[in-house]
Amino acid sequence: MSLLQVEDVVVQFGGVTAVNHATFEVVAGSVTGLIGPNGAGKTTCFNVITGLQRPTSGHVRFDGRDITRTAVHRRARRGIGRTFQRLEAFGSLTVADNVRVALDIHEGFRGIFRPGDHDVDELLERVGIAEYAAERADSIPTGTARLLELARALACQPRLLLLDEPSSGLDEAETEAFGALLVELAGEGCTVLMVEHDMDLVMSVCDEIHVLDFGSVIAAGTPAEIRVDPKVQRAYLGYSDEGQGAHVAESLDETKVLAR
Ligand SMILES: Nc1ncnc2c1ncn2[C@@H]1O[C@H](COP(=O)(O)OP(=O)(O)OP(=O)(O)O)[C@@H](O)[C@H]1O
Repeated sequence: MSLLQVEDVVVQFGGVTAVNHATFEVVAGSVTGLIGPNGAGKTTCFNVITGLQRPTSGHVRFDGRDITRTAVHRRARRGIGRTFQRLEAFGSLTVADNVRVALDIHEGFRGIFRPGDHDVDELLERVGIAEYAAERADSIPTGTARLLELARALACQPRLLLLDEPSSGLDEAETEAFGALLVELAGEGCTVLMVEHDMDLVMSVCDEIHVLDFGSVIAAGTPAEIRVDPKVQRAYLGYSDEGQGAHVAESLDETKVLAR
């Protein structure tokens, strides 16, 4: 069953068409990837889904309801959570306090009756950063800060979690643990839509992948299908900046698609 539907969405910034009649859906309980070269329109799509960006035309449906004109905070209340490419934690608070604030905002009045810090500790354990609980958020490594963002997003118990480049700054072992956590979360009913440049991660954890290029969806399918799709290879190879395209195309080719 489809939890999210993006229908024929167009976003124009003056003369720039950032999203060009994009249509895709995210199946409930899946880990879905949204990939594409730099500037393809991925973050703009996230902004349309969360309500930060009003589309020029098109619709967004969440759980069967049209939310195209629903305010950002109402979408969050309905269960859409997100992390940002740029880190958003409160630098002067501790890691634990950052999660506590997210829980307090989510729980509102009910939070007063929260028994101790059990839920804060649990979230930190879950994302693997419990040892940093007492550290200031501006003193932790970037990868750890990304996991903190994830813990803060999870504090709101999202049904759909949008992650924008969540693995940047994580080392290999952390990325592997992170991938396993995403699969676990999806299995528990927290559907994941992820923008990610690490193709090994995308190919190993995603059930389905949508590929954007110049704002349009150029391919959709399983990792095995996307990996060998010539349109996808061309899109990445056509990207000239610092050889990133060639590198990604190479890793698309080399990536082993793990059995799920
Ligand atoms: N607020 C804005 N005003 C004008 N142009 C914008 C704005 N936001 C994005 N764009 C342009 O829209 C296009 C899509 O940008 P977007 O950030 O959505 O791409 P992306 O796929 O997320 O890129 P990246 O992988 O580099 O983060 C780009 O050409 C970008 O320069």
